[in-house]
Amino acid sequence: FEPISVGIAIGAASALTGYLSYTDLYCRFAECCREEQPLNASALKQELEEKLFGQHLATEVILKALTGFKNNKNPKKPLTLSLHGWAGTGKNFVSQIVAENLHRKGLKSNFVHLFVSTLHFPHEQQIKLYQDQLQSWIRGNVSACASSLFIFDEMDKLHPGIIDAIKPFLDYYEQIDGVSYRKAIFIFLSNAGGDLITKTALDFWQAGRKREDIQLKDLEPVLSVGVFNNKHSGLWHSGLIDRNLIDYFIPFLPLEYRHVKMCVRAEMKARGSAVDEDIVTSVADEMTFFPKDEKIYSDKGCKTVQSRLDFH
Ligand SMILES: Nc1ncnc2c1ncn2[C@@H]1O[C@H](COP(=O)(O)OP(=O)(O)OP(=O)(O)O)[C@@H](O)[C@H]1O
Repeated sequence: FEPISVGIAIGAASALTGYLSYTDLYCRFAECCREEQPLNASALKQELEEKLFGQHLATEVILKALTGFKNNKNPKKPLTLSLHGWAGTGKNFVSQIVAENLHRKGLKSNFVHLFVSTLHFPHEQQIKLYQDQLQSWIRGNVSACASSLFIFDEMDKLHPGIIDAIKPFLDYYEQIDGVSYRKAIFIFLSNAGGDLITKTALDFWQAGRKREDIQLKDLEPVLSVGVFNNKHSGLWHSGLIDRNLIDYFIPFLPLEYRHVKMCVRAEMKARGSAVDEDIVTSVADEMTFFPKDEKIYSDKGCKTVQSRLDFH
């Protein structure tokens, strides 16, 4: 052994471990962007299965999409998910779960960005300004953290021109002005297509078939065409669909009476109270259901459950 090189090796190793543990320590307190951090797929699966009620398709597709994407060291484009369904069926709720599983601080993370159409892009006359702002915001954030997550809520209220502004970022480019967008994730939420999803669910119900038997192939084609042709989908003729830039259309089924009850129970548990079945039933009974004759699906999904529970 040559004492000098051994010394250098030890010095280098200890400097490296010192550096690593310092980084680990630092990231434990401050938030770090860890691009290569693998997704804990079993934790995500468990969370979705436990917390998301009545959405077997969304659970399956989201898991598949995220694990596939995060396991791919060299994705060719960013992951784009388009979540569709009736109000209060869990689209925002799922986005929050996904955000928490990607970045520890979830929606509060510096690497997770939520845009709400009516809040962030309210004026049609300002589209040019919004386009510029959005482009530079996305560019800046992806430069800072390649695995940034962007969530666009109320896509059906978004002017199609705005989505055009981010189209280049969603495409198969290796880099744009020195920035690679390939590790970013974009989630779009909208009510567009909710009527088509409900119709399919109702057809199954009327045919005496189980809700859980509805498969993606029963819905995905209807949805992509329906959303494409819907002027108010936010994706209308935006080029995202015909250029195949949306990786997954994810349907959220309308929620039934039993799911509303599950939401009430979950909310009671979250508040630390014991589950009282009488209250569960009376909250669920207060909700309104459609269609007029069958009364199967909750008008507002689980949306007003929390506020209704306050009255009991
Ligand atoms: N499928 C579900 N499973 C469990 N909880 C749900 C589900 N759907 C809704 N909830 C509950 O209802 C609340 C409201 O739902 P959420 O905001 O996710 O609806 P949404 O689909 O995004 O509706 P909108 O289209 O009106 O924005 C959630 O915070 C959650 O507590």
